[in-house]
Parts: sequence; C-alpha cells; structure tokens
Amino acid sequence: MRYLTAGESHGKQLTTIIEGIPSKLNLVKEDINHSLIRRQGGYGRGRRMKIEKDLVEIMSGVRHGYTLGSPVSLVITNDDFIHWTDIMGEVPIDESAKVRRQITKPRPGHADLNGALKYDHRDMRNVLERSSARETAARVAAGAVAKKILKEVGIEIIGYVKQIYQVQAEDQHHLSMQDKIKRSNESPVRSLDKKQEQSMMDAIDQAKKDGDSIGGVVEVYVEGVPAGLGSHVHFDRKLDSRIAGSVVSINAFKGVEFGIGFEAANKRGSETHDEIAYDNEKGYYRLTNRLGGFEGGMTTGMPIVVKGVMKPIPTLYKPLNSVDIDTKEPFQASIERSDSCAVPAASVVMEHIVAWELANAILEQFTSDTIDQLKEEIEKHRERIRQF
Ligand SMILES: Cc1cc2nc3c(=O)[nH]c(=O)nc-3n(C[C@H](O)[C@H](O)[C@H](O)COP(=O)(O)O)c2cc1C
Ligand SMILES: C=C(O[C@@H]1CC(C(=O)O)=C[C@@H](OP(=O)(O)O)[C@H]1O)C(=O)O
Repeated sequence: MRYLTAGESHGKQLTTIIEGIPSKLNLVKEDINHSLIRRQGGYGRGRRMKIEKDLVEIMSGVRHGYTLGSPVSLVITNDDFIHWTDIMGEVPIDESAKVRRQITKPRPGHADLNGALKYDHRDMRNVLERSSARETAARVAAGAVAKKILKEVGIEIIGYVKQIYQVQAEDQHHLSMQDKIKRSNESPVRSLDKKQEQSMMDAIDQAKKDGDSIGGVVEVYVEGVPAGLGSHVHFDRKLDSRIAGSVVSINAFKGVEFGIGFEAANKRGSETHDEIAYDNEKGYYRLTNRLGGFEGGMTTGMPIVVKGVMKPIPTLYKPLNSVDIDTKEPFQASIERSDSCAVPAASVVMEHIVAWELANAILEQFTSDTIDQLKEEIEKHRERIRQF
C-alpha cells in the first residue's frame, strides 16, 4: 500500500490517494470523519481550528460502501480558502500585488528559510503553505483507512498524551484497551491520567499567556499484533525503523522511543530484556514488555508501545530574532494566530501514522487482494505461531 498527499494549508483542498487497499473492505466516510474530528480537537489549538470543519469526500475506489481494489482518493475541503482566494488562487496576479504580499520574514524553527533557500522562493508563503501541519489531516485520512484494515484482523490502536511541557502522566498500561480509547477521547488534553489533566491545561494556558508555546510526548499503544511482522533480514524491512522514520516525519516531532527507550542506557541487560514463556493456549509470550513489542525489527506479539516527542510550536506571539531576506535587517517575528500547544492533536496524528505502517507491513507480508483473503492468511499465521 502507498499514498500521496497534496494541498496547501490555505489552498482549496487536501487530497489523499491511496493505492493497494484490498477489495471488499467496508469503508464509509463516517469512518474517516471520526478520525478527522478527533485530530481537530484538543486543548491548546488556535483560531484556525474554529474555521475548519474537516469532513472527507470519498472521490473514487469505493462503491456501495466497499473498496474495489482500485486507488481510493479522498478530499478534505479547506473552509478557510474563501478568505484566501486572491492570495492562494492559481490565476496570475500583477507583479506589484505579488510583491506587496510577499512573506520575507522567516520564523525560527519552521521550514520558511530552508525551503526558500532550496526552492529559490523570495515569497516564503510558497514554503509555509505546504510545510504547515494542515497536511496531517490528509495523513490522518489515510491512517483511518489503515485502522479499518487493522480492525478487520483484530488489531486495535490508540494514541494519547504522556507529557505536556513538564507535566508527566503516569503509566496507565493496566487499563483495558476500551478504557484507554474512552479516556483519551474524553480528555481535553487526550491524557489517560485524569489527575494530571488540569495541570496540563494550566501549562498550556500559562504558555499562551506568556506568548510562548510548549511541546510534549505522545504515546501510541497497539494490541492484538501477531509476532513476526516486519523482518530482520534487511535494514529497510525492519518495522520498528519504518515506524520511527514515519513518526519523525510528523511536523515538529524530534525523537522516537520504543518501550523503555532511552532509559535502557541506565539499565542492565537483566533489567531490559523481556523473558520468554510458553502457554498451551496463547503460545509464546513475554513476562514483561520493556522493549515495547519489537526485537530484531519484528513484532514479538506483545503490545507495541511507541513514544514520540514534539518540540514547542515555532510560531510565537512572543517575538524571536530573525532576518528579513529582502532587507537583510534583523527583525522580531510576530504573528496573528497559531496554536500554543498541538500535542493533544498530534497524538491523533501519530496514532494514524503508526496504524498506516502496521497495515502496510501486514499487506506486504500476507496475500491480500481481498479483505477475506487477508483475514484467512492472518488467522493461519496466528495458528502456526501458536503451535510452533
Ligand atoms: C497538529 C500540529 C499542529 C501544528 N500547529 C502549528 C502552528 O499552529 N504553528 C506553527 O508554527 N507550527 C505548528 N506545527 C508545527 C510545524 O508544522 C513544524 O514545526 C514545521 O512544519 C517545521 O517542521 P519541523 O518542526 O518538523 O522541523 C504543528 C504541528 C502539528 C503536528
Ligand atoms: C491548519 C492546521 O494547523 C495549522 C498548522 C500550522 C503549521 O504551521 O504547522 C499553522 C496553523 O495554521 P494557520 O496558518 O492557519 O495559522 C495551524 O492552524 C490543521 O492542523 O489543520
């Protein structure tokens, strides 16, 4: 399976084209809209999210509620575009108007300057419109389709917030999957730890009041994954590395951890590795899950636990020093609107990005022209490893 996205933040629409989905997967737009609505929410977002009402239109590849096996194309309209038709329209405008509207002041921490240098854009709007995390709506749409495939084969996935700025949530791995999903969806900051919810919101309020921004840590938890997805035989087939690359591709994500992650540096082998046990009913299993469900680039059959760290949003109300690319004079960047913290929203993005990588690995590994074929193959695989 593969997908492409297209679209600018204030352009007409976002487009996602997915190729390689098995036929006969039940898919209706409500499945995708549910994910899009979740991504839009979360405490700390700016005014833009009040303008947009992300709803998808399925443009091809689905008939009477089922996929055909042909490419599925999805469209999300940008409601804000009507306010930006002259700035973002495709028709040429006169040179003086163009120059007047040029953005020449790069924001530290955003793609503005590097993109301008690389693509030779004197108007940095040509960079920031595409580098905006608006694009993550298109990726969540693809991930929502991936989640449907995972569900068909008994895999459930949820993303939630582990930390906002210096406020850390306690581990809630003991909760059932259904409770994790429920709590994450009910919480304004998408945290499973109710005790820390208010402190997280306070941290966001304080950052906003100070004209500043904050980041945090997101965790994605996956249950029902069979052992043996991915491969040890070649570097680019290691599933943990594919997930890691994909997580860091999310705007503002700067690091990834599986299980205890960086904490392993402080531990001995005996405190790190997950001892192996066997049970007639469930087959091989681990006494702990410190490594977060991966060994040798393959799933162990234990839940996947992966974290991503998001840096603070780069656009600040409090000015940062930068240089105007026309005048070469220093200036202090200041803006009209931005999110102060997008970690809760990003937890939904990361969930869908991990879902995509897992579904993709499954479709690569098992015969899957139709969804029934895939289900049969996975069941055979589960049975084989149970009896191994
Ligand atoms: C859901 C989400 C919302 C974001 N909102 C903003 C925002 O309002 N303002 C901003 O400057 N950056 C925002 N970002 C982060 C920037 O898009 C990101 O920092 C930028 O593209 C540069 O890429 P890099 O940080 O990965 O290097 C957001 C990121 C995510 C995931
Ligand atoms: C539009 C979304 O997020 C945007 C991501 C973003 C950025 O620079 O990444 C900047 C802001 O956009 P604007 O230019 O309208 O102020 C956010 O609102 C979205 O998530 O749908």
